[in-house]
Amino acid sequence: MYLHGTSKVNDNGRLEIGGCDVQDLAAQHGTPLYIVDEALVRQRCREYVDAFRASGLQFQVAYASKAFCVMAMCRIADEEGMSLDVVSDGELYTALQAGFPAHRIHFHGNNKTPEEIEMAIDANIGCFVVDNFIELHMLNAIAAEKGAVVKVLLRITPGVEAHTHEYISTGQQDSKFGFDLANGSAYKAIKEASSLPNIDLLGVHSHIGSQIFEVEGFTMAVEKVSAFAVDVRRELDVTFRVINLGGGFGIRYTEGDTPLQVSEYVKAITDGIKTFFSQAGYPTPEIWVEPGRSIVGEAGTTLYTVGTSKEIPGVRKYIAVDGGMTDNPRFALYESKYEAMLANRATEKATETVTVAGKCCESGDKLIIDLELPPAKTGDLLAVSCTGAYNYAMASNYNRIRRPAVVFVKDGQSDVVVKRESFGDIVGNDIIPARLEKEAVAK
Ligand SMILES: Cc1ncc(COP(=O)(O)O)c(C=O)c1O
Ligand SMILES: N[C@@H](CCCC[NH3+])C(=O)O
Repeated sequence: MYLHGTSKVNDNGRLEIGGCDVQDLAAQHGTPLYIVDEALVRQRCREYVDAFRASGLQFQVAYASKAFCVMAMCRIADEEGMSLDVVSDGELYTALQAGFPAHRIHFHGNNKTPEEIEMAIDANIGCFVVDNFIELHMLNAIAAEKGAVVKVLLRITPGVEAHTHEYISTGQQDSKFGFDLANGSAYKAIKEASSLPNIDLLGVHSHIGSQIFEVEGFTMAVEKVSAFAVDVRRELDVTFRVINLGGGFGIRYTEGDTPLQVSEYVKAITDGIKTFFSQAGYPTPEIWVEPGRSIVGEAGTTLYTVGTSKEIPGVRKYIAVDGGMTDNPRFALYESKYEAMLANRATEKATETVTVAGKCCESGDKLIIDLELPPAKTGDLLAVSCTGAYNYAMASNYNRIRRPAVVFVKDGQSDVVVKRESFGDIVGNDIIPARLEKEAVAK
């Protein structure tokens, strides 16, 4: 397993993260356990902020909180000078509860409810990323009722779509998100938005995909969005003050993944913008990005206890851990690949090939296929790396399994930032209607 950030094998032959021996973490907090290397999260935030500072452009780096949205993470994002992208009232609530400055919150989503819009206007958030015409008019109407003028970016689909490692440039993009550039819907949206009295149109937003390893998709998006900015200025006399190029910067889950340095992505974007806008004689807009996975993904490790195993001669050997698709649904959803190690016997040689299964009542509940490990015994600790993004965030209570705790580790200290769910949490919202109680009594 590749050791990211502060992860290392210590003198006791065990995995250590943030100066904490994972065996101690397991004893203290139980398993499964999400462990977040706080120093690595902060390092990634700084890499973005520093790279933008070096560009000399005005910027905001908004952490896409969908990747991992808990109050402690919002605090760190704030401390590191990030803005925050939220996509629901729940993420907004989390950020506000954490004391995240509302003026640096950007609200996304293709189906914001009137209640969500009201909540965000009342909180005085920094920007709405408007997805469609219905939302645009609803937002204007609600803002008018409240006597507010709201800052807006329009999400456009630039016709650049990242499919894992390649880019397809299409005229018409099949996406549930945003105003299409090619069919004129983005142009119409700019025209309408700039005529609405309670909308302050800052510019546009584009997001081309996720887990992207090259700069080409971003530079293509920069070109398309910039050319659109010039057209709109010439024809509608609307000047973009902000261009948001979304997230999608890739990380190294396994050997085959070849992400670039954060600074390389940022440089490609900012160089593209600088060149284009100076040549066009257009005041260079502020550039925003929204990294999620690349801020937290590599900083997360999930620690499990090995339970049972099953060998099917000539087929495969399964080892089962005390979690699974409930804490990490990404294999079940996308057949995502992960690396792992026996964390309490980290120096022992791998002699077996096993498939790591979870404990859910679902055949597809697997975490890793064909993992090379030393012979794993009941009670061993298995660490799966790169689980910081879209793991806790997408966890479920399937089979009424309680979500694990999350700890931040740093300089030998571990702090629980989310408690392990209790049985009380599991039945907390259940109600037995009085009718059923009576029936039970009558029997
Ligand atoms: C609009 C938007 N912004 C930002 C992100 C964050 O993407 P990533 O986690 O790949 O950086 C996403 C998710 O793909 C997104 O849809
Ligand atoms: N949930 C996805 C990423 C979604 C990106 C959000 N727009 C994943 O786990 O890889």
